[in-house]
This record gives sequence, C-alpha cells and structure tokens, in this order.
Amino acid sequence: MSRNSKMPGGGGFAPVLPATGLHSYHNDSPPFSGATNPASGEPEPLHLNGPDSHAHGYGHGHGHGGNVNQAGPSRSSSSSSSTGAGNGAGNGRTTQGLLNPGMDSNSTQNQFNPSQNQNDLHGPDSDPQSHGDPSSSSNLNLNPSSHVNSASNLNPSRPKIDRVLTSPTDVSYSSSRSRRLVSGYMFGNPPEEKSLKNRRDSESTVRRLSVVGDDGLNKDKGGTDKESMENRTIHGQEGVPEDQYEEEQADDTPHPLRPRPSSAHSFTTNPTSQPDEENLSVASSLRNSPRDSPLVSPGRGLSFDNGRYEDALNGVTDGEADADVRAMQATGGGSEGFMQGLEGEEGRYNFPTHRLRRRMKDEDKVPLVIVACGSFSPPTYLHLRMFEMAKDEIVESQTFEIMAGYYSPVSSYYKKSGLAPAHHRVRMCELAVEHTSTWLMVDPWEAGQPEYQRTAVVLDHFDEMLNGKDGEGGVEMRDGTRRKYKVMLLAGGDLIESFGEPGVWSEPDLHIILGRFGCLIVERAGSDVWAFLLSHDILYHHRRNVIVIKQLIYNDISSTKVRLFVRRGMSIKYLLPNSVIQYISKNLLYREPDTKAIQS
Ligand SMILES: Nc1ncnc2c1ncn2[C@@H]1O[C@H](COP(=O)(O)OP(=O)(O)OP(=O)(O)O)[C@@H](O)[C@H]1O
Ligand SMILES: O=C(O)c1ccc[n+]([C@@H]2O[C@H](COP(=O)([O-])O)[C@@H](O)[C@H]2O)c1
Repeated sequence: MSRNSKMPGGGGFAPVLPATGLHSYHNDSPPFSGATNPASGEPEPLHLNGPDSHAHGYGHGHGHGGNVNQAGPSRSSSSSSSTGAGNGAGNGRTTQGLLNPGMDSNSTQNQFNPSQNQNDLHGPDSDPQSHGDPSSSSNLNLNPSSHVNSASNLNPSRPKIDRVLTSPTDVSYSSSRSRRLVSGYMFGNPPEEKSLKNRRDSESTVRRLSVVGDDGLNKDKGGTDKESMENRTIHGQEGVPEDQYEEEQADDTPHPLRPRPSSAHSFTTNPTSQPDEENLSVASSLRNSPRDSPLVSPGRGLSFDNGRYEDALNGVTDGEADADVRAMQATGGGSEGFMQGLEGEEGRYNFPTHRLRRRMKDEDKVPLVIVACGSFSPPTYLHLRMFEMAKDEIVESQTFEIMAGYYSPVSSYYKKSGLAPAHHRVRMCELAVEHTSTWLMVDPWEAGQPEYQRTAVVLDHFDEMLNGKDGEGGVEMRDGTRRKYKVMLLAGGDLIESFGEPGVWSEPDLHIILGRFGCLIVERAGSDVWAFLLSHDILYHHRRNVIVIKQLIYNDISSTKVRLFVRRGMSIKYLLPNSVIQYISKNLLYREPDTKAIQS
C-alpha cells in the first residue's frame, strides 16, 4: 500500500485513477476507496445528474405515517440496481411523492429537508463541526420509532413472519443472498403485531439516562442551560477508552474494573506504551497456563486476582488465546436482562460506551465509529478481522480517527436460516470481543427490538446514541466544542452486492446508508466488489463515502460452515474465540438442523 500525500487539514488524497477520475488508496486497486472530503469525512459535491437528481431517493419512506406504495413507479425503477439515481434524477419528483402518492409532497413532517438532500447528493459541507448536523437527522425524521412506523408500513400486505423456517439448509441459503428473497423479506421483515409503545417509552428514558450519564447535566435532572449542554459528555458507563486511561487516571479515581496496580502485579493499560516486564508476565501467564492463571477463573470468566479485573458480564472464557489484558470491561449486568425483555432496572437498555473514545488524538481528523450489522451466528475470527482490516485502511487514509467499533447483531425476526436466538448471538459477540479487543463493543439494541429493524434505522440509532439530540453528544474538542461522531457501516462485499437485489433494500434507505453514513466494504472471495460498485448507480453516486478494503490475507471463515461443523461434530477450534466455542457447546447451539434454530 502506498501512503498518500497529506492534505491540509490532515486528510489524504488518494491517487486518481486516470481512466475514471476516481480515487483509490491502493495503487493496485480499482477506483473506490473513499476519497472523502478530509475535513468532514463526507463526499465532495457530486453533480452526476444535475441539480434535480437529489430529489430522487431522499424523500423516502422513513418516518412516514403513510404507507409506501411499493408497486409505484419508484419501486419498479428501484428494483434494478442500475436504475437508482439515474432514473430518479430525470423525473424530478421526490421519492416521497412517488412512494406515498397519497401524501402531500410539501408536507415537512414527512418530507426530507431539501438542504439535507443537497448535502447528501451534492456533498455535505466541509465544516467538520457541522457534519452530521442533528437537524439533518430530525429533518429526515430518522428516529428509530419513526422508522419502526415506516417499516411497519412499507408493505402492509406482507404476511406475518413465520418464525419457524421451513427452508433448505444454511448452505443453500448462504450461497447467494438472493435466496433471502425466498425466505420472504423485502425491505426487512414484516412487523410483529405488537405494540411498541411501552417498550419505546421506557427505552427512550433509558437512552437519556444511559447516554448522558450522571453528570447532573441531563435535562431530566435539571441541567438545561446552554453552558451545561455544551459541557455534556457521553458517559454511559464508567469505562474509559484505552488510550485515555493514563490521562484519566491522573485524577486518582480508581476505575472499578480496570486493573489497578497491586503488590502482586502492576501493569499499564495504555496500549501505546511498550509492554513492560510485568505486562508480559501477566500476559504470558494468561497464555501459558490459562486455568492456573490468576487472570482466569473458570466459570466466572476472566478475572484478575483480588477482583482487579472482573468480567462483569460473567462470561465464559477458558484462557482466550489472544486475550488482551488492556481490554476495558463493561460494568453492570450487561445485556442479559435487556435481551430477556425483563422489566425495570434489570431489563434496562444500556448503550455500551466502555470502549468509546471521547477525545481525539488528532483533531484534524474525523471521529469515526464503525458499525457492523449482521447475523453473527456465530461470530468468527473473520468478523473480528473485518474490523482490524477496516482499522488499517482508516489509518492509511489519514482522514478519520477510529473512536470505537460496534457489532449490532440482527434480531431473531430477521428471516435467515441458521440464526441462533438473538440473545445467544449478542452474548457470543460480547464474548468474542470482551477479552480480545480494546475498541470493539456489542450493542444489543437492534437484537432486542420486538420487530425487525432495517439497517438505516440501526445506523440512525447509533447516531442518536453517540451524538445525542440538541448537540449534547459527540466528541469533546480541546477548545471545548463538540464534534459529531461519524458513523459508518462495515460490511462484506456479499452484503453490499445484495444492494442490487430487487426488493431487498429500499432505495431511499441506500441513500441514507451510503450518503448520510457511509460504508466500509471488505472484499469477500466470490464477490466482485469493484465491478458491482461501478454498476450500481446509488453506490457509484456515493462512491466518495464508500471505502473498499482489500483483504490482503484472504479469510473466508463462514458462519454457515461453522454451524455445519458443530452439527457434524467437527472441530471449530481456531475459527472463532474459545469463549464463543464454549458458549456454543454449553448452550447446545447449532446441533439441530436450521429449521429449528429460530426461537426467541
Ligand atoms: N469471508 C468474509 N469476507 C468479508 N466479509 C464477510 C465474510 N463473512 C462475513 N462477512 C460479512 O460479515 C457481516 C456479517 O456476516 P454474517 O453474519 O452473515 O457472516 P457469514 O459468515 O456470512 O454468515 P452466514 O454464513 O450465516 O451467512 C456481513 O457484512 C458479511 O458480508
Ligand atoms: O435494511 C435493509 O433493508 C436490509 C436488507 C437486507 C439486509 N439487511 C441487513 O444486512 C445484514 C445481513 O446480515 P447477514 O448476516 O445476512 O450477512 C443484517 O444486519 C440485515 O439486517 C438490511
């Protein structure tokens, strides 16, 4: 890989590929590698289809009270991946109008803000401070509850989910994502006929509580003045991102779960420092003799002696081969209560922030949070590697600074063969990252929803959790101002190729995902990402908000095959973390044919 020359403001120019005028961070790569505007991380202005083009695709179905007419002209045009932006551009109408003919196209409540459209299609402003302006979110009416409403209205005539699949085996399903159409979803799954209100009410309370934290500046707690708002930080949980550990330790407040110096062992959690002898001895005792190690307490999860480093989620670990002693652990009861749908405090949703960095090392860059949506049934080393590959690419680009990464396992209502129940998949993802990563976390929100949530909704949820409303969230800059986290979707090439499958994704959602958020795409053997990017109009349109990641060492561990191995009694060791293997074994997962695998 070649390092790109640095742009003013800390960004990097990717070399221009002569034939196309597009950019790549790799000299040997086809031309899609996220030549984003370095200041904001957003694409530079695009004028593919003239000024009217943005009318298409943005007035989408989200947040509508009304129904989306999928049979309308927009759907038929969007059913082909190659007609996306192009077709819509010509008609000069908003998709909102097209999708919902009964609605007044001037209705601001249900319409996209034209300035947002402008931003998305013609490149958002280059001011990092205004990036991800909350107004755009509110104008887009993308809050999760409105999405849920719109999701439930996308196709009111769709049948209810049949949660017991009568489908072929995983293998046949995973061989092509188009098979998912066979399994019955279009634009996600049909909603359950449950009232979301109670859950949502408590959820929004929880959200306020968990995101703002207990600095007393929460509106609900009386801190509503401007100064208070400006000083707000996201302190959902007590965890301190790894690289802030030393810094924040300066105040002498011991972190309840962070390793504390003791007479027995002392080591630093600063990942940038070289491991000292003590670090090495702790780490090596973990690696060499897991069961005897003071770090490992079978049945209780990883725990340092004298409670110095506990697994608050009480996970199963058996000497994770690659356990990282610097890994911050979540506090509280984890996601278990929430995933079980318990009432009250026990079932409270907490947005995990224990590894979220809240300050930047290089404020010229754009603070980035990476979100991977998927089934993770089970999570494998490939899923962990995806994030590391993305990290390398991001570092190379010099445009962004990674603040955290999240898995968002899909709920049990996603109609795909081979899904273990959502609570198991959340727990497996937690186990996979708990001791092996210093920057990855698992958000149980999507998995715990009582109906399927589309990816655009999920990304919007992250945006809200991270950046809050009314400007209280985001990253604190040295001058006291706040900058919004940019949220990007991390996905494999095969998932991206499903963008082109008729009826799977809604075109307006793709504009949201690619335009407002952005995508990191990991190449996957068997899918030609480059060709697809060129052929898909919406992807091409947002190409500067898309970063393609080359797999320099190909890894094609497949969850489908892992499930089959389990069923056939074959070894799955070294394909996924030990803790996950043990969890699968303890909970007897994947023993049955997949037709029986989906239960809540
Ligand atoms: N080998 C791979 N290379 C690149 N991306 C991958 C690979 N495997 C999975 N992904 C990506 O990981 C995310 C989650 O994938 P998923 O949980 O479906 O894993 P999977 O191994 O493909 O599972 P399954 O076999 O059940 O389809 C998706 O974005 C998917 O594209
Ligand atoms: O938002 C949509 O319309 C949509 C359509 C198809 C798939 N998705 C998401 O894509 C992900 C696919 O995951 P997987 O495991 O099937 O690769 C999962 O998170 C789904 O919710 C999302």
